[in-house]
Amino acid sequence: MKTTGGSDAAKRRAGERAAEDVEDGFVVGLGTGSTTAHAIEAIGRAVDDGLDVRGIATSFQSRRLALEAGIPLTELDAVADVDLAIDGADRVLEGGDARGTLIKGGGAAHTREKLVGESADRFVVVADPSKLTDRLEASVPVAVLPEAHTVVAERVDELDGEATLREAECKDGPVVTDTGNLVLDCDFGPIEDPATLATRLSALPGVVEHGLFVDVADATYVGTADGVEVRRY
Ligand SMILES: O=C[C@H](O)[C@H](O)[C@H](O)COP(=O)(O)O
Repeated sequence: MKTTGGSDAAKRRAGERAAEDVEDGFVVGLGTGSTTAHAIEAIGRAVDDGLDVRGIATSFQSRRLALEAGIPLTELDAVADVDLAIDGADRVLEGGDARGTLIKGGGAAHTREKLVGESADRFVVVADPSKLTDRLEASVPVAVLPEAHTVVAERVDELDGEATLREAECKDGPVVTDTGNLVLDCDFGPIEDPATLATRLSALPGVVEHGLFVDVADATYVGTADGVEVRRY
């Protein structure tokens, strides 16, 4: 699993709190990453105790964790509704009108994560305090068609950003996502207007999905040293 900063105990508290929101009969979007992994494990324990749920994996990783945890899986195109999606984030914006705006995709899973999160009746973010920020300054992961990476990088430059093709750590060449795309990590400096940037990135030819999530989250559960703080939007 990709390692990220933050306390694992705090991630566990957030993940386990989100798992408590899963009700009998729910279809649940299972996000990706080290924080959501705790939610998946907790849902698996509830399934062992008789909870009837079906999960929708957002990545190979979450599919594998769900199978290990004994969570029955389905697919997005096989269900009428997704009741709840639980997912982590690399940055969670706090304050102002843009509360709950996220940057995701540190694990290159944001394409399916956004699809499942946007499809859900409720989208709960699980995070440790290291993810919270009152100013978005992190790079935005942008998944692109492989043949489009140079064209998109030029367009990102025209948007005053700097795109870097994400390189794999354990293979020669770039990261290839679960959906067969490459990832450009795009540095725009401080992002003052996430909604406008999100719209501009979505409009670029060759872009499959970007990791700016604007107005998607309904709540963030922040694991702390001794509990969970809940932000609702
Ligand atoms: O692509 C990966 C996802 O967007 C993750 O949800 C995000 O990177 C957070 O992961 P973690 O909980 O491991 O920090």
